[in-house]
Amino acid sequence: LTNEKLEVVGQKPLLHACPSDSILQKGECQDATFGSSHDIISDVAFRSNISQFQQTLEESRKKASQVKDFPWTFWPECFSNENTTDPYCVFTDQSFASGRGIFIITTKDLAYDMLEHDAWRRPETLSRVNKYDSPPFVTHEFPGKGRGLVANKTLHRGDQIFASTPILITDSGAYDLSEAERLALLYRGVDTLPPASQKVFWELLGHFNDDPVDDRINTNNFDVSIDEEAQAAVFPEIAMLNHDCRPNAAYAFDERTMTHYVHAVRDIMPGEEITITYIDNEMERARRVKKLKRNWGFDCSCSTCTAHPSLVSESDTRLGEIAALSTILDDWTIDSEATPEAAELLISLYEQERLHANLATAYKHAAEAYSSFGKKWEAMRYARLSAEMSMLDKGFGDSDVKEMREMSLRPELSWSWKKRVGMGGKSCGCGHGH
Ligand SMILES: C[S@@+](CC[C@H](N)C(=O)[O-])C[C@H]1O[C@@H](n2cnc3c(N)ncnc32)[C@H](O)[C@@H]1O
Repeated sequence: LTNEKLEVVGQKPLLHACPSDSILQKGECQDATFGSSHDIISDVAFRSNISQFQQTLEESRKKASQVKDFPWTFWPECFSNENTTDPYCVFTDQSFASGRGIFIITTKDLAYDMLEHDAWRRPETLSRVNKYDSPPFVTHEFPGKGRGLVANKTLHRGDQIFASTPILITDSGAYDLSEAERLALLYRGVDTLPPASQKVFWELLGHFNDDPVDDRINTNNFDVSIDEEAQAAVFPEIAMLNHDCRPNAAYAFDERTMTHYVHAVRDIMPGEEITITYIDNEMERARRVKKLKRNWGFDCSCSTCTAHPSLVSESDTRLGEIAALSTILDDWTIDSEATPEAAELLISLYEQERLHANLATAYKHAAEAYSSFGKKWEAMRYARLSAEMSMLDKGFGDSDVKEMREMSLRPELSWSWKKRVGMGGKSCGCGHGH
């Protein structure tokens, strides 16, 4: 690791900031005095050209510590050019999540918005995350897959496997910077993490053989939405999970606490590999295989990808039926063919496909279909099932969870209640007059 790290530093693009009391304008460092801590970032010189890296980490740590209530451990490094509306900077908070630390590459506004989340405002909300003393898994080397995680005890549906905060978050907008500038921010970010988090970062796998930092991030990041902006986040421990097209675990990000959760979506026996899906696993086999090869560089060896062609064809047909039934159940026009029976078939198809997490959506369709024909108890049953699975697969704060919880209590108050009763004579024969 140490050698690799040294090599990496050797390749680091040399970028620079002016000394901490000056800014770079038209290629020259000029004197600058900065105002309040909050305004600093927009005032800092946003360098559009690249030269020697003068501002050492220690200088930048010192400067940050001299500003009252400055929320970051280091003075942020920033770049902008004609393509960027706002400068992109690297913001590091070494004390985040009880010293696990984090760096964020984004604009000043988005970085300061993140500080308003509970993860920073109410650090006690993180008291039960990042606990890896006695995890329910062990690391195992799989031929052809690299490392993976294997359950060391029985996990039941809904059991938590991970609750983890990211060590880095990067904004896709930073791609508007030049490659060298963007990489400079990334290297700066890694260099400013606490040593333990730097270590887990460098232990991550990279498979593209391009820049070592970029490669690790591209191989291991999860797309998350923070304040309605798409961001890529790295959770190094969760990144050990391999892909399966029919996974036994699902993940969801809670932006309030900046915590990524992984839960079992079916019972998992000791000795079984714990897997998640990297892609939309409702795509047919050929598209799954292509996407996995293109994005992660491996040949899909899942059972549904390597099965006999007759079985693959059967599976692809079921996936086609799932898509067609979903369209029917989403149709709320007078001509809709949606019935509770159609929703029951959808559930059965997901079960046959072993797409456990995706049942969240099928249960929702069923809850709405029963509700639309005035079938209260069935609507409540499926709303409950959908709320549970949506929490595991979409997150605790997802709108589907709220909607399904409400329907499970009072289906009569839901927007779909008796919507299809008497509609065009196409009902299931179960809703008229109730
Ligand atoms: C996020 S990492 C997963 C952990 C990784 N196996 C390791 O050793 O660190 C993603 C990489 O793992 C490998 N991988 C994940 N799932 C796989 C699978 N089902 N078959 C083969 N390789 C897989 C690929 O190299 C992929 O780029």
